[in-house]
Amino acid sequence: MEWNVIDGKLVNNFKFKSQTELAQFLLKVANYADEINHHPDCKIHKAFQLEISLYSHDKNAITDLDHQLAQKIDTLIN
Ligand SMILES: C[C@H](O)[C@H](O)[C@H]1CNC2=NC(N)=NC(=O)C2=N1
Repeated sequence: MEWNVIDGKLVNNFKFKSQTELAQFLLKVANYADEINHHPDCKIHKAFQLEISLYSHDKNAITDLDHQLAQKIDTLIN
């Protein structure tokens, strides 16, 4: 899946085989987000799907940091 700009946020939807697998991925994302102190908005829906939205709250815009976080998240999926 690709990242898309929707309502001023970088958005991607990740699908998993179980909610446990989803949660394991989310924990990796959260660990990295805490490391860099830049955090995604996340929504678990339809049981096994994780929608991640990235934008910089302080700037109310998509910044380089959001693009970097998106790239990192893509590496964590495998
Ligand atoms: C208080 C704390 O440092 C801020 O809220 C940080 C944390 N994580 C953040 N994450 C994002 N995506 N945008 C921010 O502006 C931001 N600010």
